[in-house]
Amino acid sequence: MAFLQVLTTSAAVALLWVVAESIRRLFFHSISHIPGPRLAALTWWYEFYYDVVLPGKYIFKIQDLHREYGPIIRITPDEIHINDVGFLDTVYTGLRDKYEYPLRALRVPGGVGATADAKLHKLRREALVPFFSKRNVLSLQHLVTEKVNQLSEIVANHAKDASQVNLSDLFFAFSNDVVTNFLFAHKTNGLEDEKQAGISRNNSKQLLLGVHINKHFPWIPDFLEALPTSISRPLMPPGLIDMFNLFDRVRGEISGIMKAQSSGDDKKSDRNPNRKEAVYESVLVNETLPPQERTLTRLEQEGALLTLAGTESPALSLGIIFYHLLANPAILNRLRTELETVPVDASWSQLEKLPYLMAVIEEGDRLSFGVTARSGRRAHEELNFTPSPYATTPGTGTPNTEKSYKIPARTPLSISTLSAHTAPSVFPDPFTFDPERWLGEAGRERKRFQMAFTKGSRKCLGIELANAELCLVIAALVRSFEMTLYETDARDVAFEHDYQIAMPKMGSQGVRATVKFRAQNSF
Ligand code: HEM
Repeated sequence: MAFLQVLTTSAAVALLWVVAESIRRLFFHSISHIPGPRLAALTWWYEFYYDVVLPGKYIFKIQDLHREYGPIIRITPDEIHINDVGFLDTVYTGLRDKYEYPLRALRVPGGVGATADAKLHKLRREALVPFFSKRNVLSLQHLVTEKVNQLSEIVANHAKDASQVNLSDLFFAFSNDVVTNFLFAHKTNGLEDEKQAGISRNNSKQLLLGVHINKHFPWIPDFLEALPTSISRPLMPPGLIDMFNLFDRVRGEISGIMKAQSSGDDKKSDRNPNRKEAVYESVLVNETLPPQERTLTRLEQEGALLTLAGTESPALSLGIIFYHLLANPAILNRLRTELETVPVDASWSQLEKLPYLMAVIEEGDRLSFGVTARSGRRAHEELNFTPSPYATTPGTGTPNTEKSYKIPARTPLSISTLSAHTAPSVFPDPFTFDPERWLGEAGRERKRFQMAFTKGSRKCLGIELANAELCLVIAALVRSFEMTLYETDARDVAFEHDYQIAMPKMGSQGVRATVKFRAQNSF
């Protein structure tokens, strides 16, 4: 009887809380004046439905909502989305914290990219900046060319025996090898086994398929990780196990550096026969970083996120670029003509001066949509949004496009890359691969709307490395091989699902091609 009473009272209290909280969210919340669907303002289950059930579709639904409600909308109880590239600088530059809620998806709070607080982020980022400088990438360019040569040899073997090649698998292994060898003293050679490359790419994809669950129900992965390894490992997706293996390798490397530094013996040659400085060498001795920033756990997470960031995005851009080059012979031929103006073994510095090659890369990055998840920012000051001339999706119902809206300080705010890269005022015919749009004065002007690497203080740290990789791979493969798409269509590279990065149609096997040598090949 007493139990029944407790149950009834608890249910009544819970109901009362739900009613009171719903009234608060709808009528008394600091952003209740922002237009949008009532259900999205009321509950995160609205987002959950499009993120998890459909899945990975909320980012597309948001664009539909803009067509209905105008350029500024409330997309969850706490969050605003803006569909106006004229407001990009206001959202992404200046002192901005990241919004903590979506960062849960990645589960690596120690990584610079997953750091919410702007001041802590600045500290962490400054420790890494010298390592990612153009100068350092130039000095380590041989690590990239070594892998480009290996990649070219694998493709040449396919040309010799007239077999198909899965370019997406190879690009994944390539960028994973490059970023690992660039960051750490230990080396990987994922390219040596094509079959394993396919398995690793798929594992990484499985890991990313978990991001929405991690965000909506962080207690599920917390619970899994708290279980004894013998129970949890069989339940985990293989991508997570790959991630743990990476943690182990990174931990071993950091411990070695720590030991050597504390014993005063930091002769790199003893522990690192490659005489290659690891990203941690300078971080560990960086006195501006407090001791808690130099712990094993923090640095392990940093290393894991750097590896993930440096693997998926360049591989994706390369896959997209090769699909469009092979599907558009006129673009391919124009690129080849330009590449013939530089030596066969042109360096990155020579290649990055070629305007058409750079336009092809710029367009591939645009259609990769960079990080597709909403990368929410919180301004420390109140903002005021008035639609700019770039806001081209006026509401169909209420005439709210001319109206200004106050955005309270610390309100999570974003403009997704889908919204920015398909803004008709800047990118007409947005889903067409058209490098031309990046040429000349108009092309230069357009660059301020390129959000593949985002902008402001949180801009990608790996831009130089990514550009070196893309230039060298495209030049090598385009010059040496004639490829024809094999059972690959536009949906194999289209942005169909948002899982932090763009995913194509479910079940896609990636970009596949048959290969022949070109007449003037160097093999
Ligand atoms: C085409 C290739 C790449 C693209 C499109 C890309 C895109 C991005 C984007 C959009 C962000 C911002 C994420 C956010 O605000 O939530 C970012 C951050 C970052 N990227 Fe990349 N990335 C690429 C390659 C790389 C490479 C090769 C590395 C090397 C490790 C790298 C390392 C990083 C790091 C460390 C951050 C965090 C920066 C910070 O928070 O201060 N990226 N990247």
